[in-house]
Amino acid sequence: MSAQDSTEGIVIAIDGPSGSGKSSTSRGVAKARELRYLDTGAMYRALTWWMLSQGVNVNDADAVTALVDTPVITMGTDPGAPSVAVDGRDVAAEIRGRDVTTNVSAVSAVPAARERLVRTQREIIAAARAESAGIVVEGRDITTVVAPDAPVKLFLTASPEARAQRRSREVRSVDVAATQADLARRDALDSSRAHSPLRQTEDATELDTSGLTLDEVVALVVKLADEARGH
Ligand SMILES: Nc1ncnc2c1ncn2[C@@H]1O[C@H](COP(=O)(O)OP(=O)(O)O)[C@@H](O)[C@H]1O
Ligand SMILES: Nc1ccn([C@H]2C[C@H](O)[C@@H](COP(=O)(O)OP(=O)(O)O)O2)c(=O)n1
Repeated sequence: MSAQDSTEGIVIAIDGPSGSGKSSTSRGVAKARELRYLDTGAMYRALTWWMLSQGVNVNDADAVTALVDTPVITMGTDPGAPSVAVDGRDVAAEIRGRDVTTNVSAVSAVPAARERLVRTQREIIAAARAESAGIVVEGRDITTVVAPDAPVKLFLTASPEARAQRRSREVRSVDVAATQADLARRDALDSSRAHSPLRQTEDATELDTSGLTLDEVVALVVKLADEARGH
């Protein structure tokens, strides 16, 4: 069945760099329209957390590849209470730590890691479409690789300053310049890798969220979703 088959739930695909508003927008839209929600970045973070917990050198692609299928990663897709577990352990807090944030781009650059997680993401999407009104999926390669046929495709952006301000507020850091440098480093790695880099395509609607409130962005995306569903 095609992505637009009316008997199946809708897919809303959202990509963009860190701090552009993907997670909060996606959750807001999913809550507003009773859709499921999938944070694919949390999956790359969970895999990275597990690799680090096993002492794997994440800069060694062969070492990562050898173990990529070992951990069981389970995602909860309720937008009101999304969850992520590795081998049954809730790792929601651990995956936001500095160690994981520093190393996640290295793991995400390993083709076998991407193949494994994209497969799981497509299974989650298929289940959500069969069982619910649909799903909002956010990450770096959702509009290009994971769900290129999605009827709603968005690329969120925001100025580097706005993104750094938002992230700093979140982690209660006063060092906005350091946060901005960290985001720039991860942007560069995520956009320059050979496999499925963060890439803006013409068929995705660009939404610059710098001067918009979260509620305004959610309302815009809900409108696009309603139009796509013919409501
Ligand atoms: N349009 C917006 N205006 C102001 N703050 C926002 C906006 N969108 C998101 N935020 C805030 O910015 C931070 C980062 O947003 P998040 O959704 O986690 O971005 P991403 O998933 O792209 O990294 C969060 O604290 C969120 O509440
Ligand atoms: N679909 C995806 C999602 C995330 N990634 C990688 C690239 C990102 O730096 C990390 C973490 O993603 P995440 O969305 O949690 O990052 P931020 O919350 O925006 O800081 O994972 C990816 O390669 N592909």
